[in-house]
This record gives sequence, structure tokens and C-alpha cells, in this order.
Amino acid sequence: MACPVAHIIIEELLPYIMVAVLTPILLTGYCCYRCCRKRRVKKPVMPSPFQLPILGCLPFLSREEGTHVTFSRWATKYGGLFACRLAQTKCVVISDAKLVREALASNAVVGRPNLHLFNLARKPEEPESKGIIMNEGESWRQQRRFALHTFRNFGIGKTSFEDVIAVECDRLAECITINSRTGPFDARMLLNSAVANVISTVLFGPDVQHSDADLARFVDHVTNMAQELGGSALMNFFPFLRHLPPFRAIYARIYSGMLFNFGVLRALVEQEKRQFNEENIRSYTAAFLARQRSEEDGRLFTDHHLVMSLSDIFSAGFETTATSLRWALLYICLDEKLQQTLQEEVDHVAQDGRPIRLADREKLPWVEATLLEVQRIASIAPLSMPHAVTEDVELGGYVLEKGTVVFPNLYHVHHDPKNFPEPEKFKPARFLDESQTKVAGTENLMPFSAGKRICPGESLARMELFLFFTMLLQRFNFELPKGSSVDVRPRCGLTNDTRPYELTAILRGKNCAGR
Ligand code: HEM
Repeated sequence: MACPVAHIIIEELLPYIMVAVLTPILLTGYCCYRCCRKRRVKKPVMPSPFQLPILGCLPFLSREEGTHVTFSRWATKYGGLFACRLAQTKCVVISDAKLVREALASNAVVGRPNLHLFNLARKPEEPESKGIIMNEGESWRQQRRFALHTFRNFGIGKTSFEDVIAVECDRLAECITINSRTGPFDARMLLNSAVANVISTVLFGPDVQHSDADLARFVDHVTNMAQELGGSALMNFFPFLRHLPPFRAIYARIYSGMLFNFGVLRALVEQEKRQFNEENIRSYTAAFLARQRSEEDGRLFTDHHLVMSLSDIFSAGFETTATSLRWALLYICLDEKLQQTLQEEVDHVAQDGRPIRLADREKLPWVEATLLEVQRIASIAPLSMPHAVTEDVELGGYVLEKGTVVFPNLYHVHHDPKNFPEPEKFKPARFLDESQTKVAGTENLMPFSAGKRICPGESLARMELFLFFTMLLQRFNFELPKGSSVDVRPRCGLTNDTRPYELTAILRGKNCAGR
């Protein structure tokens, strides 16, 4: 007679035992199979130019013509997405407008790379990343959101902010008039000061006046940084070079400039703290201090965050805008007929010589189109700012691995004949519709970059470009000195600057009466 216990086990429990034993075996087998298959499926390899063992593509990048131009040439050969190792740093260059947009809209491409010179901006005080430009993660999100919110509260981009720029327009016109009395002059410092004063009013309020010497030194350091921080700057990839000549001197200049600028900003923060009045928040700094005091968890709104954000906004806020204005003046000097067309358009809208206002924008399509064309052809930020991949992500059929540095080649997007026919020609009319009465064709224009990190100062910059430029057109005729030869090739760094040039400004009679 069979044992009843054995019977129960065989008849009733065996199926369960089988399932319990077989399930993990089958699952493990299935996982191994998937794993092997994955390994066998080859990831497509991104095209890439020739790279040397230790240096990668670094020796093939031309500092003179600009990294963006070499990248652009490679894009023509290897396509809108190619890999390129710079020393030991894995990089990817995106030159196709659609892919640039797709990549920069992704949360996985929102990081900043760990490049030595860029890190310098956050090193002197604390090694952690702070501020906005080089910040990442939750801290970056908070600082950026705060900046956008505060700009909006101050009416930036709206008519309520126009008066701040109008004051600087008058001051700039006066300085140009004085300078032009002694013959041709370089407008660089005058434009820098005008734009820097606008951003200073936003950051510190209307009452803070900087001495010309301090402002000149501050501005000089920022300009110097922008020149040295080009995408291929060797010290980014071989930090030890900072101990050797001639890099030692360059490094020392950047470092001492950084310390000077932080010192100026820290002093201004202390001053603001002494006169802080919760009932009267008139500056970014005051708004930040108010937020700091209201925060239960003060870690995200520390004094150091404040100094870094001020430094970021100040630096990013005037250099790019003033440089755009310098390009605009250069191009209208080179095209007398265009200058006349623009002046006629402005004079027609403000027949009594009254100041042009933002509300006039739609009535000035040629002015708008000229500013857009200046931004396209000059591509002030040719490689935007470098981004870093924070987690593996797919783009254009390839995998961008975590840690890869991404260079969006805005210059190529703006100079690709598929996007802009005859890209080397300065043709504002390309941004007008057929009737030449409306702005059009801006789909592939992205001077302020795109996606999650798109420039938060875009509204302010557009507003300043429009109001300063129209004021200059209304009040002066600009010419290059007779017999001078001007080189429109940019001076390349992190930004595409004009080469030094002088101009003559001749007061235009009746149209300046109303300002
Ligand atoms: C014509 C003028 C300007 C141009 C062409 C320009 C262009 C750019 C570009 C290309 C970036 C990099 C975006 C990226 O990482 O993909 C950027 C970032 C930035 N810009 Fe501008 N900008 C201009 C004016 C301004 C102004 C007026 C301000 C301040 C009020 C400003 C503040 C910033 C800041 C704070 C960032 C960092 C954003 C972030 O990392 O989240 N910029 N800008």
C-alpha cells in the first residue's frame, strides 16, 4: 500500500514544486539569452575624423579660424552628428538643426562638462558647482527658475523696462558725440559700458554707479575669459600646462581676473545687505536676499550662490550683447545703402524724431531682419556652451554615452547652405517675407541656443539690441575711416568677437531732436 504522505506530495504538491524550481531557471536562462543577444547586436559607430592616440583631434583644430569652422568642415564630410575625441575627452559635435533641438531638449543632455578652465569659474571659493552657467541638477534648476522669475517680475522684455534702456541710450549717444569730435574712434568700451550699465541696474538697482576704472577692469576680465575659453583651449584638456610657459601667464591672468570680479561682486552684495529693505525690492540682489531670508532650507540660496549667479548673469549679459552691437555697426558701415534704408524706415516711424519704442517693432521689419542677419552671420556663440550627457541617451540612431561632451555647432546651423543659401553673404532680406514687410525664415536661427538651457537673457538681449540699434540709426551716420581696411573674420574664443576697428560717427540733424 502506498504511503499517504508520498501520495500527497506526488499528486498535489509536485506541480507547485516544479513551477517553483523551473521558474527561476527559465528566467535566468531568458535573461542570459537577452544579454548575449544585446552584446552580439553591434551598436552603430558614429563617424569620426582621424584621431591620434593621446591627443585625439586636438592638433587638427585651428585656433585662428576657430574650432567651430574646423567642426563645420568635418560636418560637411561626416554629417550632422560626429564623434571627436579631444585628448581623453569623448566629444560629440551636433551640426544639424533638428538634432541640435532634439538633443538640447533632452533631460539627458543638460549637464555641463568637467573642463578645467570652465571649472575655474567655480573653484576660487568652493569646488562645488554653483550659480547658473556651470551649475547642474536641482541647484541649477532652482537658480535658473529664480532668475527667469525675477527677470519677469522686473518687466524685462516688456515696455515697463524700456525706460532703463532709454537712460543708457541717451548716455551712449552723448559719449559717442564727445568721442567723435576728435576723429575716428573704437566704440568697444562705449558699447560695453552702455550694456553693462543696463545689466547692472537689473542686478544692483539704479543707484549703484560703477567707477569707469572698475567697470573697465571687470569688463576686460570677462572679455579676456571669453577669448581664452574657446572649445579647444588646451588647458581644458591638459590642466598641467598651466604650470608651464606661456600658459602660466594666461592662467594667472584668468585666475586673478576671476578673483577681482568676485571681489567686486561680493562688495556689492555686502552693500545691498546693509541697505536691504524688504518693502522695496528693486534689484536681483535684493530679490535674492529676500528669498534667502524666506527659505527654511537655505542651502540653495546661499551668499556664494548669489555671487556666482551675479557673475554669470553679468558676464553672459553684456559681452554677447555689446559684441552683437559692434557687429551690427560694422555691417552697416560696410553697406551704406542698407544703412540708409534702415534710417529711412526708422525716420518714417518716428517722424518727429521721438525715441523708438518696443511697440514700433512690427513697423520696422528691415531693422529686425538686419539684427537677425547679424546674429546669424556673426554667430556670437558659435558652439553655444558645451553640454554634458548625464545618462546614456539615443540621438540620430546612435547612443551618446554618459559623460560625453556635446558641442552644438550653432555656427554650422547658421552657415549651412541648406538652411541659409549663400551663407557667407550678409543679406538681411533673407529674413523678410516676399512683400518685405514681415520678418520670416527664422526656423533655423538659434543664436540663443535651444532647449532646456536656452539663454535666459534672450528677451533682455533682443530688447537692448533693438533699442540701442534704432537709437544709433536715428542719431548718427556711421562710416569707416577713409582708406581703412576692415577684416570681417571674427576673433575666435568662446564668443566670436569683431577684430578691433574704428569708425566715424556723424550727427544726423533733425532726427535726434526729440530724444
Ligand atoms: C545677444 C546676446 C546673447 C546671446 C547671443 C546669448 C547666447 C547664449 C547662449 C548660446 C547660451 C548657451 C545656452 C546653452 O547652454 O545651450 C547662453 C546661456 C546663458 N545666457 Fe545668454 N546670450 C545673450 C545675452 C544674455 C543676457 C543679456 C543674459 C542675462 C541677462 C544672458 C544670460 C545667460 C545665462 C545666465 C546663461 C546660462 C544658462 C544656463 O546654463 O542655464 N545671456 N546665452
